[in-house]
Amino acid sequence: MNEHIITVNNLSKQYQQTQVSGIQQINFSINRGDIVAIIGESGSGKSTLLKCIYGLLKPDDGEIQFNGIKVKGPDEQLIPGHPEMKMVTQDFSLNIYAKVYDNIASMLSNTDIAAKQAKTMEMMEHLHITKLKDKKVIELSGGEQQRVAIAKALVSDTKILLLDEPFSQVDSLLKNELRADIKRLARETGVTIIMVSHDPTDGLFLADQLLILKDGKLLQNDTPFNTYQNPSAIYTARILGNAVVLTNAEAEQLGIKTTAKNVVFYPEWVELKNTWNSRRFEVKEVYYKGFFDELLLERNGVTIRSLQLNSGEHKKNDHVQANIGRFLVF
Ligand SMILES: Nc1ncnc2c1ncn2[C@@H]1O[C@H](COP(=O)(O)OP(=O)(O)OP(=O)(O)O)[C@@H](O)[C@H]1O
Repeated sequence: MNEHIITVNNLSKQYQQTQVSGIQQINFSINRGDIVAIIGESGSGKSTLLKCIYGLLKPDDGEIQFNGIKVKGPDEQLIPGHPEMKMVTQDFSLNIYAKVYDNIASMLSNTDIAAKQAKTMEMMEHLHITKLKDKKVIELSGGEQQRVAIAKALVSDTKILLLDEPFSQVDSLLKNELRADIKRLARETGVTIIMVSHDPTDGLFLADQLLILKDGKLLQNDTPFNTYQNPSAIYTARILGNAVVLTNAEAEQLGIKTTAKNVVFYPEWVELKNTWNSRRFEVKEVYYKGFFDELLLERNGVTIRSLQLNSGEHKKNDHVQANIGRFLVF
């Protein structure tokens, strides 16, 4: 069997005759059982890509293959979508007056009642919602509803789960739990997950593969580690790690000589220490972030940011020696 469960070939979808509307000439493939995160700023084409993969939108050009077979568009079948793909959108599409159990079980046929019960219970256990089984959906929190929606999407032999902003309804503590559970679920069930998130840390934490979209174009397609460490564009470094971006002239003020237009680095690459190449900076501001501080450092009129784990060690107006340990040029 083909190791790629999804292959996207030269996919384009334009809404208007403007260049930055929709998606343009996108190519990538997805390995079976992987978690893929589509990351990009608002309007970059994330939802358009997800809807094309699901068969809700008809591409202008190119195609999507699921296990080597072309995914049909909305004009090629009565009910858009693919029986082995499920999409969980931000509105969850649950029957809020029905019980959790019934919402999930409704996806299965009545031909084998015992199997239906067993499958529904198994899926509730996977999502840690067994104790909610007799509650009505309307009585649940947003995070609990999210879990029910995922269980409902997965219960009927789903091979690909599409998640549109899966953590939009949960606070940061629950988000960490849900993220860990989704990762475990993918490993346990072997389901392939494609998710769209506006928060890049979701992708870094969860994904095996990151797709970076900008203005409808695929800028980078790589593992989270490679994408973060070696971003192919300033845009990627900015959204993934809030990178510092200096002009050539600014970089020169800090002792970095290059012919490149821009010098880019993550704040955690700035080391505060006395070495032969460290330089004196003034601490202009200290932002307390819990277990680390973010420092604004200035030298020769150029401001950079640095993350320091020893919280409270540096104060405003201090002078420190800093070295930009690693930087990228663009
Ligand atoms: N139905 C539509 N009609 C016209 N233009 C659209 C339509 N849907 C999306 N667009 C445009 O296509 C581009 C991509 O939109 P899309 O919703 O795919 O982006 P996104 O990355 O998912 O954004 P967000 O994070 O804000 O949801 C945007 O410029 C958007 O304005």
